[in-house]
Amino acid sequence: MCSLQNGIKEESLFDPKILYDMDFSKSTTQYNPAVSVKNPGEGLCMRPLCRGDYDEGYMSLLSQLTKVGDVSREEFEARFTAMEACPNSYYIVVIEDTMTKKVIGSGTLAVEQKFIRKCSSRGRIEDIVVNDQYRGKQLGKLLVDTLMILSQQVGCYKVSLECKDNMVNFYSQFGLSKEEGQNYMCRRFKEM
Ligand SMILES: CC(=O)SCCNC(=O)CCNC(=O)[C@H](O)C(C)(C)COP(=O)(O)OP(=O)(O)OC[C@H]1O[C@@H](n2cnc3c(N)ncnc32)[C@H](O)[C@@H]1OP(=O)(O)O
Repeated sequence: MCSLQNGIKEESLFDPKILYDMDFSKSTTQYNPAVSVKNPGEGLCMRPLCRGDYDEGYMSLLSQLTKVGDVSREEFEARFTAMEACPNSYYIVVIEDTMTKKVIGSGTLAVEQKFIRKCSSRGRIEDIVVNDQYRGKQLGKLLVDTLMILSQQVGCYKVSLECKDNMVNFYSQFGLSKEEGQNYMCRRFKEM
């Protein structure tokens, strides 16, 4: 059973009902065998990030995505609290191995509130990662698919992400595409 449902980890970053009440029938992604938010696969569960996930391998999972640095528990908790204080802004969805209780997959939907387009919101999908021992089981697909549906459900008028060229095909299956004439520009202030 999911440790969140077990009542072990009470504090989740956002209300789990948002995830579990989501209309997954909106998914247009092909799965074989079928998986879903409520059934991501044998021995796995999908849930919001919890405060206790610092101890459940969350940071080492993120280190399979990029440089994480030495983040103390206090720093993790302070960042978690800061995100919690911005309701409807951070949806970090994780996949837990219910046997080991370790977090083995994660993806983020960050929602930016705007004045333009009649005070609309836009979504950004970030930090998609699946533990290398669990890849190829449709979990990456399920994470992105879930965040795409969630972004629509929480009212985003559009959703975007940044990725390497070799990932463009992977993301195009979710209806994402490079728009003609648009550029992504970036300036880095420090090497982290
Ligand atoms: C917006 C962002 O976060 S971009 C950063 C993406 N994350 C990373 O690069 C971190 C390291 N990589 C990973 O964690 C994983 O490889 C993920 C998240 C990209 C994919 O996770 P998985 O659970 O293995 O994916 P899943 O099983 O759902 O799908 C596998 C499909 O993705 C494709 N794929 C996986 N990784 C890559 C890659 N690096 N480049 C191109 N295609 C890829 C596979 O070819 C496969 O395609 P198929 O379905 O046609 O056979």
